Amino acid sequence: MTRIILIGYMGAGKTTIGKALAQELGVPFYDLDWYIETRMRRTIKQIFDEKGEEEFRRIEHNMLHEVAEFENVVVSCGGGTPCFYDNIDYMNSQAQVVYLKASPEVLYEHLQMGRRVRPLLLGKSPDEVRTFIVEQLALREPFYSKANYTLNVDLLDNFTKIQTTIENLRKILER
Ligand SMILES: Nc1ncnc2c1ncn2[C@@H]1O[C@H](COP(=O)(O)OP(=O)(O)O)[C@@H](O)[C@H]1O
Ligand SMILES: O=C(O)C1=C[C@@H](OP(=O)(O)O)[C@@H](O)[C@H](O)C1
Ligand SMILES: [Mg+2]
Repeated sequence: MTRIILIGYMGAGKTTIGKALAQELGVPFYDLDWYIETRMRRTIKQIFDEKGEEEFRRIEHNMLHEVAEFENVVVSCGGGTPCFYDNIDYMNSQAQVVYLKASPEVLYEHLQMGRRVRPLLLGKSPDEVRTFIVEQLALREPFYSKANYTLNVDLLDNFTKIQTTIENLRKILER
């Protein structure tokens, strides 16, 4: 059975790398945010706006339990998933959990690239976003570092290298 869960800060590449890895392994891919959006028929932003972050975390916790029970999957989480409830311990008990580790600078760059709305960053100036990333990453690092595996993605920062990321991931998972 292949059950791999990718964690890491917003912009680390969980969704992008997860999708490519699943394709490479020939197993279904689940992005936890997309799964929540489909099940709730609401975007993540709508859930934050209508129900607040606390309720989002409760929904996220419940949906994590749904997707983490599928066999032969790659799952990418949201950046906050490991940091609430006992989610990180649960993930470690269910799957091979990989922390995609990136520096604040690379995270900031990636966050400029996608068009995805991230409610936690809305309404902040570029400088405020940079400071927020540094401060929140420090608070979250203790959770992320509990992952079974860590892969530094700072040096793999362009699309031609997504394949290299996948190869490195496969290597550490085979260990
Ligand atoms: N290794 C990488 N190389 C190049 N671009 C990347 C890489 N990882 C992520 N990106 C880009 O950064 C943006 C955010 O990535 P995403 O997969 O949405 O991150 P996450 O799901 O961790 O928040 C996307 O536009 C993606 O194309
Ligand atoms: O870091 C966070 O708390 C969040 C990260 C997002 O996912 P990505 O990490 O895929 O952006 C999404 O779950 C939500 O906006 C909250
Ligand atoms: Mg994502």
